[in-house]
Amino acid sequence: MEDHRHQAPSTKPLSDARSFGHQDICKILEAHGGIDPMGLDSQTPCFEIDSTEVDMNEATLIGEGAYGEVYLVKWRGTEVAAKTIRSSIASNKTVKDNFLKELGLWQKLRHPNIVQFLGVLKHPDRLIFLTEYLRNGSLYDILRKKGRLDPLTAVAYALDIARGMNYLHQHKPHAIIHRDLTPRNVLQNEAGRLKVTDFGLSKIAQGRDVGYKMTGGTGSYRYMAPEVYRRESYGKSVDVFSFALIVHEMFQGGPSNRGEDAEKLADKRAYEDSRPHLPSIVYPEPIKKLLQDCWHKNPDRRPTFEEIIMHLEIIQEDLEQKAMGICCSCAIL
Ligand SMILES: Nc1ncnc2c1ncn2[C@@H]1O[C@H](COP(=O)(O)OP(=O)(O)OP(=O)(O)O)[C@@H](O)[C@H]1O
Repeated sequence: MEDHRHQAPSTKPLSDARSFGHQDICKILEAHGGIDPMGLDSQTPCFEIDSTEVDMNEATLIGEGAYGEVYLVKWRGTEVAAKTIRSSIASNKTVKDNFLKELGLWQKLRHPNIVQFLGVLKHPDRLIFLTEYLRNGSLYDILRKKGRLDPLTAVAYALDIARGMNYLHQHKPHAIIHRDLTPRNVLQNEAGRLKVTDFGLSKIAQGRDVGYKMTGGTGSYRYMAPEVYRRESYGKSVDVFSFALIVHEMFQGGPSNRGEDAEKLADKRAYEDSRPHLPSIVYPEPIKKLLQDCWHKNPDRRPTFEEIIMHLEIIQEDLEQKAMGICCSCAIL
């Protein structure tokens, strides 16, 4: 979940050994007084909720994803989401420990555009965690229902996602990379605000967290940055690439090349620089430019989320002024 790319490796061997899962080396370093500054984060236990506080027999199934089923349950009088993790994932001790480590980090995050983590259910043989419940479902569901969004709504949604992602990327002491930013991992609350969820979990579920050279295979092919597909080392800007494809879908009303096999699509993006079309009739010029920058083949040329927010705020103001201008001239007529 953390961006280790730009750290000086020699200053914190225990942190590095732990993040790469080298348990034996950790033991040796600990025995010789090794200190793990990052471990302060990763070793904080998850807030545990007694399983008697949630009646899973009364749970309503809301969906199913790669890790398991998601239920609507009541906890202390409040509706919350319970995410169950498949036993094939949870029964592997290393995978389970890594999962809990990621959840331990998630529980410390607080931002209006990040789904709030609530705690882990204390269960002897199951791994279930609670998050806030977002009644309106995912951006994927919204786009399927509504189709193309009007530009002002699309820009407001893009700003919500960018602010949540900027919070993750500016996390201290290490940036949090989502790695699987897709419309299914963006949820909407009753007030219409979008929140990002499930960051960092994809690499664990697939058991491919191998450190600096992080591999392809994490995340969804349709939104995957070329460097991830090519299994090169990568950094935060992989999320900027995925973000661009999501924004593209909001203006278009769904994924481009819907019928095409997602892996083939990722292959063409990685090796032929193929990108979705941006017809001027659908995409305002500044949005076109922003998307082209965000899905640039050179990861270093992609803007940061902080820069994206600044651009989007200007675009939003411009669109609002245009909308007001149209309304004013209507009033005069
Ligand atoms: N906190 C939540 N509140 C409301 N609905 C949720 C919540 N979390 C997940 N869901 C719903 O449950 C479904 C399954 O979610 P889950 O995160 O397990 O998988 P996914 O994101 O759809 O797919 P994948 O696991 O492949 O990323 C989603 O379609 C989403 O609509």
